[in-house]
Amino acid sequence: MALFGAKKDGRELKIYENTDELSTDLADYIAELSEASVKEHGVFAIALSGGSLISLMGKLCEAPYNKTVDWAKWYIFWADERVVAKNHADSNYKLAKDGLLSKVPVVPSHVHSINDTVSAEKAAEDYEFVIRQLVRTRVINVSDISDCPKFDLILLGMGPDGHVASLFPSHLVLDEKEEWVTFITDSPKPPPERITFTLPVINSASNVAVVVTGGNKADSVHLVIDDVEPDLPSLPAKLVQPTKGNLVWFVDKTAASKLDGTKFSE
Ligand SMILES: O=C1O[C@H](COP(=O)(O)O)[C@@H](O)[C@H](O)[C@H]1O
Repeated sequence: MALFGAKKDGRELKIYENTDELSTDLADYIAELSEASVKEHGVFAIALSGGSLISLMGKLCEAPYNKTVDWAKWYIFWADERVVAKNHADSNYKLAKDGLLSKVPVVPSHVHSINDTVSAEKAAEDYEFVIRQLVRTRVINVSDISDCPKFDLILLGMGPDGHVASLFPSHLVLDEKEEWVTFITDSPKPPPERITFTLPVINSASNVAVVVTGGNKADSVHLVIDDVEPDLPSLPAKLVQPTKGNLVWFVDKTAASKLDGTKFSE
């Protein structure tokens, strides 16, 4: 259970005593969204990130979720991926496969990983093509506002520098308005070549969750959630503002240690 929870202006903040409690609530949240999406349109289109998120999702591999979640209805994507081989230690696909997907009965053909045998530019282009096909065949809904895909859930982590997916501070791709998936070759965090969902896609999702743990992220959590101005360079996580969808921040006590919380009080 959360130590603190508050909702304001379409955003929800949940703060947990420790990562164990956060993980339990995160598993409940994902399982509930999965059930609701399957009921509503027959599938659950979920985009994962890499990093600490996957181990925080670990409870989904355990009872009761391993049995109660309708895994066959999951269509799995990545909000960002490093352009490395799928068996490379830096691959977000490998992280999710080892930590989650190999432990639950997902359908292999529903797992949409990137083409890692081409350049970052081509990998982004190919990935957007795959997503367009699934929008056309109505596996993924489409936003009536932006014409972007409307994922049922996009799960993001946040780096200490405020990056989300592979959208880093001061990068031009933050301004991308047309592409759904773009690429970078100069990631400040290795490896340098990555593909990433753009902000219009992230902000078109029905649900976005940002999952953040650890004291090294406390400054960025404060700048983003307390909406400190000026915040230079502007932190990508602050630009995560779903147009119609819900935004939930799952934060542990150490990452929340510098929050003043004024933006969530009346
Ligand atoms: O490089 C990346 O970093 C972020 C944050 O990772 P974390 O380990 O600090 O949680 C991650 O969300 C992103 O997917 C990944 O490519």
